[in-house]
Amino acid sequence: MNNIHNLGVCVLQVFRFELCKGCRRFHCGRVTLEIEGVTVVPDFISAEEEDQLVDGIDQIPWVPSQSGRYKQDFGPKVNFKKKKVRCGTFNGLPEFTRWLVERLRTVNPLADFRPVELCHLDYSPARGAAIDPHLDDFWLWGDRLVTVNLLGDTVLTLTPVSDTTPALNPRPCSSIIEADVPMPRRSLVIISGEARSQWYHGIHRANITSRRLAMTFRELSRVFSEGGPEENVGNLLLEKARNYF
Ligand SMILES: O=C(O)CCC(=O)C(=O)O
Ligand SMILES: [Fe+2]
Repeated sequence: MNNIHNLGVCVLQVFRFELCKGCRRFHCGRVTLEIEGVTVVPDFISAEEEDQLVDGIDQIPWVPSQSGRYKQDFGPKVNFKKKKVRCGTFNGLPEFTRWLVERLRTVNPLADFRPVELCHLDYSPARGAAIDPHLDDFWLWGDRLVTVNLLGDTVLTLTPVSDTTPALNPRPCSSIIEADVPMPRRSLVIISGEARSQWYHGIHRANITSRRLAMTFRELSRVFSEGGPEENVGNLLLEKARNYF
């Protein structure tokens, strides 16, 4: 079994599960999968609002990131390995996102959502942009990962963490099960709970067919919230995030 993987060739068939809008479960043929914690809100913003956001975003310089992506980051500087957070340069979120943050709280599961980071990612097919399957950090970031999708449709692919025992699956990107979450242009997608902790998420290169921008908002974990050991740092971040520049 190990030798097969050493060849670097994927010999496993992928069973692709599609999210059903009606029952909100994932289907592959007659097999059904339930993944708690996936919310898709289509048409969360209008075409005019999307134009406005893209104009604002494109006035800010982009920084090259991994896998052909470009990035803009508004939040603390974090070293996740060393568990160090620096709040010094964090100056709040861009003014043109103020109304969007307020609108997020009108969605039922986000009534108490207080983002302390906003990350913009730019994906373009010309650069072969993608994002490998990964888990977002749990130490600093809280349960809800909230993304507003701009300019292009794409698909967020979930692969199970439990399916990655070395013998069966040495790398998350060769999972035999993939669950596809549609991310339509102008939609809001929330990943939390089981989907956040038990499933890697990523975007295949093949699912970037035109320029796409993602605005991802993150909240504080319990460690940085009231009663947690890093509450003071958390409070400072919340205060800074209340500012718009
Ligand atoms: O582009 C996306 O929607 C996903 C981004 C993501 O997973 C991340 O920034 O951690
Ligand atoms: Fe992520």
